[in-house]
Amino acid sequence: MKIKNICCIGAGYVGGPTMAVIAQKCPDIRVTVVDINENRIAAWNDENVEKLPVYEPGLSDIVKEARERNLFFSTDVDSAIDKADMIFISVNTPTKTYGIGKGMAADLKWIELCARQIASIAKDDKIIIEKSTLPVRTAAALRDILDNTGNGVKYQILSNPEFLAEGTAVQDLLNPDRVLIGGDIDTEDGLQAIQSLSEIYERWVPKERILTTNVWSSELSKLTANAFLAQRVSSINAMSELCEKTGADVHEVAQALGMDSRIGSKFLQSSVGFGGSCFQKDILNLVYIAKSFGLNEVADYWEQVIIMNDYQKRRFANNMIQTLFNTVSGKKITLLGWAFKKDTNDTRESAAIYVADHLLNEEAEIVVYDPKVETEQIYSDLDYLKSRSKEANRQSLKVANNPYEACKDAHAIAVLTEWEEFKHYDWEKIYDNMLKPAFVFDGRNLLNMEELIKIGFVPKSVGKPEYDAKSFSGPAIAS
Ligand SMILES: NC(=O)C1=CN([C@@H]2O[C@H](COP(=O)(O)OP(=O)(O)OC[C@H]3O[C@@H](n4cnc5c(N)ncnc54)[C@H](O)[C@@H]3O)[C@@H](O)[C@H]2O)C=CC1
Ligand SMILES: O=C(O)[C@H]1O[C@H](OP(=O)(O)OP(=O)(O)OC[C@H]2O[C@@H](n3ccc(=O)[nH]c3=O)[C@H](O)[C@@H]2O)[C@H](O)[C@@H](O)[C@@H]1O
Repeated sequence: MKIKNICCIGAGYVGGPTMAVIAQKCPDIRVTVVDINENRIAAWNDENVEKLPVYEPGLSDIVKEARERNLFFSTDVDSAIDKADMIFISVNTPTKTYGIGKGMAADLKWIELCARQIASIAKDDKIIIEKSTLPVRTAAALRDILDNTGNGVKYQILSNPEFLAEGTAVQDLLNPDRVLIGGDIDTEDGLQAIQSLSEIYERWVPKERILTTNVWSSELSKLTANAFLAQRVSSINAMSELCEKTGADVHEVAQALGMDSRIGSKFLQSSVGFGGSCFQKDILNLVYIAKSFGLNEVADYWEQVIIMNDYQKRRFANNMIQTLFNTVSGKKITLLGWAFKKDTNDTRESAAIYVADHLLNEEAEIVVYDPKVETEQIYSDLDYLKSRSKEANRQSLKVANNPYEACKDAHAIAVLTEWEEFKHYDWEKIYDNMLKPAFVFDGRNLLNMEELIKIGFVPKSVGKPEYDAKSFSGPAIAS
């Protein structure tokens, strides 16, 4: 079936960029991205493309090219569903915050709402595509809802998980390692639906990178990929603490590991801990699914990735407190970076939120500077934790719009996001205006330690020896 009209429900970090790229590559297909969030849609339609709700390098140019040509953003969900022959569901699937599975299972209420809305509106056959990350076997629930309307409309349900990473979304979409399409490979209609979707990607993705599987493999592969990626970060972070104790340097260890082609060099950057909207939620979801099948050992194995990550964030904050002579009460501490990684304005589950919360519990006076994150977002992230009143958060944490102002008179600076610009600051100037000893805690191993030491800073980074490794001093082998 030749697709002419696509609707995507959900204009977020995935729906927006993914559809912008499809629209750019397929000018003959009309792509309408719909959302119930009016502000978000208004921002996608803003004349000034700098105001798009999602910041991603390269995205504004693509939106500029395709918007109003064959890419549309709208709040009219019903009409877009009605006209589409292919519907992507790209709504949020966060961890449940209530009821059975609270704190672990994925909350599928938005997915179900989409399915019910499609069922009530559709008058002709449609291909429904799961773009959101979903628990394995969700397609069965979607089918149940869609097939029981009695109006004779036929649906094909495909799973087409998205593997883009924020900050590199456009590059990832233009040049994906693979595109995964799960469908009903045992029926002619199923194969045709897979073919229709595959033809869209084939406009710019080499065919050999388009992988077709059954629906369940596709759904589970997405959760598994995120679990494996997060596991690598937790693994190297676990080693970072051992490095600090033994004189090994985690950067050198990662390099040595990465040169083994079986291990590979990516995702071995130790840090203050991983963040982002998906790693934690998807692993918790995996743990929940495993437990629901009674697979407790499988569940425990994956849960450890989260336990390690929580520990790493706590450990980083505690190390700051200890180094600052065991108290940060009343001390100005500057946090450089609030986003969960560079080149995005997304702060969901960012390590910075937890480090800040920990330091605020110890009565620190915090100043945050992030080049892309809005002030209100920072406060709303903190308020969400409910650790203290909104007023207290605003009193003890200030947001600066100039990094030098942010660092002035600080007892310590913590680098929590690896923004490129942090490397190029005038660190001498920052040093001159700080209290001494001038501590820098580099949670991303971003800055040039030797230079900082030369200036006079006392820098601390993750996974670097606590004492002079070359001197062979320090602890003996544990026996
Ligand atoms: N953020 C990322 O980098 C990636 C996310 N994913 C997955 O993609 C899905 C979406 O993630 P994001 O785009 O980050 O979420 P998001 O929260 O940025 O966007 C979801 C959008 O869906 C809208 N929405 C919810 N219910 C709706 C309904 N019934 N009708 C119309 N609009 C509705 C919300 O208003 C929101 O704007 C999630 O399942 C996530 O796990 C997958 C790969 C990467
Ligand atoms: O499902 C999703 O949402 C996406 O989740 C991740 O993408 P994302 O969270 O956007 O960003 P990553 O680059 O994976 O980084 C996640 C976190 O891990 C941290 N990280 C990453 C790599 C590393 O070596 N060390 C490290 O601490 C990052 O700083 C960040 O906080 C996956 O990389 C994507 O493939 C997936 O589509």
